Amino acid sequence: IAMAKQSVTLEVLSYHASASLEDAQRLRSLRVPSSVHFKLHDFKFDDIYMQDDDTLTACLRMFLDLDFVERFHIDYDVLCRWLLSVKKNYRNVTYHNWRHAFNVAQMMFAILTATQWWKIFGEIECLALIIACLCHDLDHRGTNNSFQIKASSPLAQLYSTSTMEHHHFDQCLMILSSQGNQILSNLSPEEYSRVVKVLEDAILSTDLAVYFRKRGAFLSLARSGGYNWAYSDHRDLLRGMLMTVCDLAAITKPWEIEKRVAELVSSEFFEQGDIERRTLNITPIDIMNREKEDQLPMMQVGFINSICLPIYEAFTQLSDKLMPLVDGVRMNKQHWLEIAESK
Ligand SMILES: CCCOc1ccc(S(=O)(=O)N2CCN(C)CC2)cc1-c1nc(CC)cc(=O)[nH]1
Ligand SMILES: [Zn+2]
Repeated sequence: IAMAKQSVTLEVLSYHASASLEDAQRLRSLRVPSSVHFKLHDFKFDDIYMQDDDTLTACLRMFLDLDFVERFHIDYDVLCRWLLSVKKNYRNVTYHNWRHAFNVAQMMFAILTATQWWKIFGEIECLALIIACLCHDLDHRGTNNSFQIKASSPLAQLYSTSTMEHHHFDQCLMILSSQGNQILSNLSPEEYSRVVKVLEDAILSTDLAVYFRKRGAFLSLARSGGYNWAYSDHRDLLRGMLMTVCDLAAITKPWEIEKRVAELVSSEFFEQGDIERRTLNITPIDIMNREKEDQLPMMQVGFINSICLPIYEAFTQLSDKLMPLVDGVRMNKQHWLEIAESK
């Protein structure tokens, strides 16, 4: 068994694709427009009209505006290659693809700057948060944790809890330590291990099971106002919740964006349901069952009430600059209710 596990580990972990030198040199030669041009500070940001190159130069803009390139002496060619490698290690799945990761990173950038929370976290933790957003769903197969267990996939043999999130973190580390992609090579050993620790916590925090486990403590802290961001355990909680806020942020966007994204999420869920029927011969849960498609609007209302509103409301108590986010969630709830009632 040990040998089998060893080979599974190597086979699963060793695979990652590094971007080519040519692609990196082409990206390096492109002009990098301003954050105002890209609207990177906008909570209503929409990537739909962007080409892939634009998403990459927008990431370069975020690294430049957060002063990461200067502060951490990141080699610009290496940064270009790393971004291309991260994008290359997202699969062409319906929802959990590069565009999702890019949107999560843009929301993180917009929140950190609008609230000035980059001052709370400091440069190391901000660098880790942006890298975590770009890497948090690396190599996603369009199937969730429970599917890995049900299918006893190689990943489930490696990680029994937060299966996908452990894999995303491993892929992230794999790319960060690959030849020509080592954007953290000029950090001190202490800084490097700090970034990796924050990266692991941030990526694992995107498992909704972790969010549910930690949310109580965070909500009472936010409601009581008893937080002190100088305490590392308070900041750890805030970073984890911030990852969820950015991961689910499509729910805060103007209706046309939310409607489009919900369509992608449900398509990916239904694709998993189809695989479960076909290969595992089981009836998928309602959210993944095409036959229950008409329940989708009310499922979204349940998602908003039980998962989204509590955290976006709590964040508004921490910074009134985030009011547009909770307003967006409430608007979308209204839209989903109207659709549910019209059926
Ligand atoms: C849009 C298709 C239906 O989408 C949903 C249906 C039900 C629920 S749920 O809150 O009841 N719940 C979540 C926890 N699961 C373990 C059990 C089911 C959530 C979504 C949903 N999730 C995301 C995050 C990927 C985004 C999004 O827009 N909608
Ligand atoms: Zn995600």
